[in-house]
Amino acid sequence: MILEANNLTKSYKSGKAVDHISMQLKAGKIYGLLGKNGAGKTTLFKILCNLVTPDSGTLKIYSEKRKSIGAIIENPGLYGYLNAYENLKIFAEIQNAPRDRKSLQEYLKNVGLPLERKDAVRNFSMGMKQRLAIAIALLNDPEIIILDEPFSGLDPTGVSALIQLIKSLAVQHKSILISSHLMTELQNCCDYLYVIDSGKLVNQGETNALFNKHISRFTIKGIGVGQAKNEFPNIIFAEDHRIDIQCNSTEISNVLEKLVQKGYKITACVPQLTLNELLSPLPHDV
Ligand SMILES: Nc1ncnc2c1ncn2[C@@H]1O[C@H](COP(=O)(O)OP(=O)(O)OP(=O)(O)O)[C@@H](O)[C@H]1O
Repeated sequence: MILEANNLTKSYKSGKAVDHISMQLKAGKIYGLLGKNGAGKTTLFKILCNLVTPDSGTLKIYSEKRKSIGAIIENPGLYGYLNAYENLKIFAEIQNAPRDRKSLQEYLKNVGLPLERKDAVRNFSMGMKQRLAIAIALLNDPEIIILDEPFSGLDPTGVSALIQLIKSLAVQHKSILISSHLMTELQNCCDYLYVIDSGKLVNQGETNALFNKHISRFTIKGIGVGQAKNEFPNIIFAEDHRIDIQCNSTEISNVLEKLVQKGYKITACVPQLTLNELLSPLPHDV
């Protein structure tokens, strides 16, 4: 274990922003913190980075390093009129990190920024700015990387490129914690999810297991499959080539088998899950 937080709590005049949150992070794993706007994600990250003092609770980081956490919180704060190399150099000076040309170029290469881009970062795409911010977070080689809403403003190509980069950091044994309100992005990226609502952890678990446990609806597409609506009592929506059916992850293969037996050609089966469902623990979890 590299980080252990126990019962962290922080209140503002408006109420409890972080309410008895506990979490454990391990090396080489990617963790997601999923929650709506205002759920308390940034406040928790600020506590983990020692930028905000909690009212109560404990935080232990098992690291010998001078800088154990590299973080991007709220926005990267880059110097728009400087190029990527110059930005990295300034932050390396501030953080007293190695700033010889070779080391800095290595950081840029590690995050996939082309060394030949010499123009000011204000011209960079959102995805390139995120990469540069991650290079800055990686200065001094911290064991933990914290990224606050790294997917916001990225298009689907940018999102999948960033996910690849984050996964490559986990292969380098970093422990990575990412906040987002976007379920699909976290599902594609994270080994483990913490779900937060009004400052409280309301759900957590291995990503796939957590999603599977909460899925109770599927959209099935196939030629003429809408005609099956009278054959399954749990179909909640039907049109020509689509049905929505209420069932869980263990029942769906049975449903698909029956549809195929009846001669329907199934072209897609997509689980449907909303953040609200993850925010409500299942009755037997309470
Ligand atoms: N410095 C502060 N002073 C007063 N209230 C604050 C402060 N920082 C955060 N809060 C409040 O704490 C709650 C949690 O805010 P926080 O920014 O941590 O949520 P968040 O999940 O990161 O939201 P978002 O996704 O919108 O960034 C909100 O009600 C917010 O208004």
